[in-house]
Amino acid sequence: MMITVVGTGYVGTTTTVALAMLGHTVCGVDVDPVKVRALQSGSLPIFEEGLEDALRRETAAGRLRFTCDLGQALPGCDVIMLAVGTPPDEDGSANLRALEEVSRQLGRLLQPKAHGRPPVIAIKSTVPVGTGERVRGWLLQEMILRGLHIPFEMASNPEFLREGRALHDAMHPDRVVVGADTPGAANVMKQMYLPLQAPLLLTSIRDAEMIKYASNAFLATKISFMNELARLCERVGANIQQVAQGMGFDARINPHFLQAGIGYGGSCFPKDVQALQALAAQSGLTLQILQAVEAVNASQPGWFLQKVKHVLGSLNGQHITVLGLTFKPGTDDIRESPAIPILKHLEEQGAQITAFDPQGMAAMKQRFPNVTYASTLQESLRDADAVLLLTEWKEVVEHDWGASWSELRQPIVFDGRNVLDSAQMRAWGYQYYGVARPS
Ligand SMILES: NC(=O)C1=CN([C@@H]2O[C@H](COP(=O)(O)OP(=O)(O)OC[C@H]3O[C@@H](n4cnc5c(N)ncnc54)[C@H](O)[C@@H]3O)[C@@H](O)[C@H]2O)C=CC1
Ligand SMILES: O=C(O)[C@H]1O[C@H](OP(=O)(O)OP(=O)(O)OC[C@H]2O[C@@H](n3ccc(=O)[nH]c3=O)[C@H](O)[C@@H]2O)[C@H](O)[C@@H](O)[C@@H]1O
Repeated sequence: MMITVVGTGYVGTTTTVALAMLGHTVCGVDVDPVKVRALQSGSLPIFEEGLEDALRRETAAGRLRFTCDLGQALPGCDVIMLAVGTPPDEDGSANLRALEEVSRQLGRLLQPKAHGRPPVIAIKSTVPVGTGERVRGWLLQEMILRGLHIPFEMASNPEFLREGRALHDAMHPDRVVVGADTPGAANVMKQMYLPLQAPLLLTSIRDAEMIKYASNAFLATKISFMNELARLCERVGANIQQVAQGMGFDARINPHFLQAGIGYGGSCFPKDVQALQALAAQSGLTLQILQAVEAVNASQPGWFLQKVKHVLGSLNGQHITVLGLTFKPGTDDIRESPAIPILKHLEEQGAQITAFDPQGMAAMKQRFPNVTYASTLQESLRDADAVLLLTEWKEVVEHDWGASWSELRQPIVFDGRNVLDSAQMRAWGYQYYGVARPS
């Protein structure tokens, strides 16, 4: 099949590569010429394990190309995937400006196909229920201005990949969701994903749009539930990890997304939890559970910091080492990272901060220029009064903590992700504090 993907950010780039790996001929289109030039020359503007190699392989095999020129990417296309950003507006609702711009452009640029089925326009971006119809409307308005009606069909095809595992998730999805209002569009999308051999759910466009928000909101709910429970566990002397393990054996609960910590971050959970609430508000509803999910998440970094202050007293002048800046390991993305409010608070309290992160330091330096960024983890530990572990990078978890003890001025570690071996850390002489992990 011939496929065009509009928007080559995190999702768009992964989608182009994955579809090329399935044997399709794919063109990625973006308005950002710097991004497009990088992709054309085989380099990724983001850090994502394995994706760059696959990008080069598929480009060399002739299945993948990139352009800024949407008009040039359209002739003969079977599917046009829209993967532009849908960032939050001030009221939390999804901002659809980029999607509207692309839709109107398509309305101006689409040409009748010489043969074969009309193209399917599939929305991959995360969008509120009803957006499929709005996209169709924008396209039709532009066509009417041209005095033409060029046939096309609409579909919704939300994406469920995780950053840090993007290509793996795109190639091995738990499920593919396709919302389509015509059997023809459903069939084209089904054929496109056939080589994946993944479970496929066919729904209406509205259902598919809701499934995406519902999934992210539910995962965020699991995390906030565990974070709130961790606060209680800490008060009553229970271990949240044991509790999570005991809960997770129940197949109805499952063991995933039960890790308490410093709160969820990233470009999606915070924005999607807000966008679903904004959608509800437009329908006159309040989603009380999601309000609580958001509130717990917003206060989790502060709850963690209270523990730090309880042990260290005033932070003024204390040398604090922060390990991990990205919102999760395996990415260079710091969007909505819980490290941001934590660094902000430490700075406000007058702490001297040294940070280390394998991928996130360049981006964080833009926001926190007064933090010292160490070139190695070992260097970051030197003379620290305390260490705050904020992202569970492999480098941090597997660090030789036994040998580093003497580097620190005070061997105090606050493990915001519960990833270090608490008994071993204590045996090595550390004062170790996890999240609801009593000794
Ligand atoms: N980042 C993630 O892990 C996931 C994101 N999503 C959703 O996918 C969508 C895209 O997310 P990301 O890839 O993270 O966004 P992003 O911000 O990384 O990329 C969006 C891209 O669209 C391009 N763009 C904007 N206007 C354009 C136009 N008129 N024509 C062509 N290109 C244009 C931008 O230049 C940018 O490269 C969002 O709705 C997001 O919620 C869904 C699943 C996972
Ligand atoms: O719509 C999206 O963009 C994506 O959002 C999330 O993916 P992502 O944000 O990349 O990363 P996750 O692995 O879900 O982690 C999100 C945040 O939750 C935190 N988390 C995760 C799991 C957990 O048990 N505890 C916890 O605090 C992570 O540290 C991280 O800050 C979803 O997992 C994807 O399915 C979805 O496609």
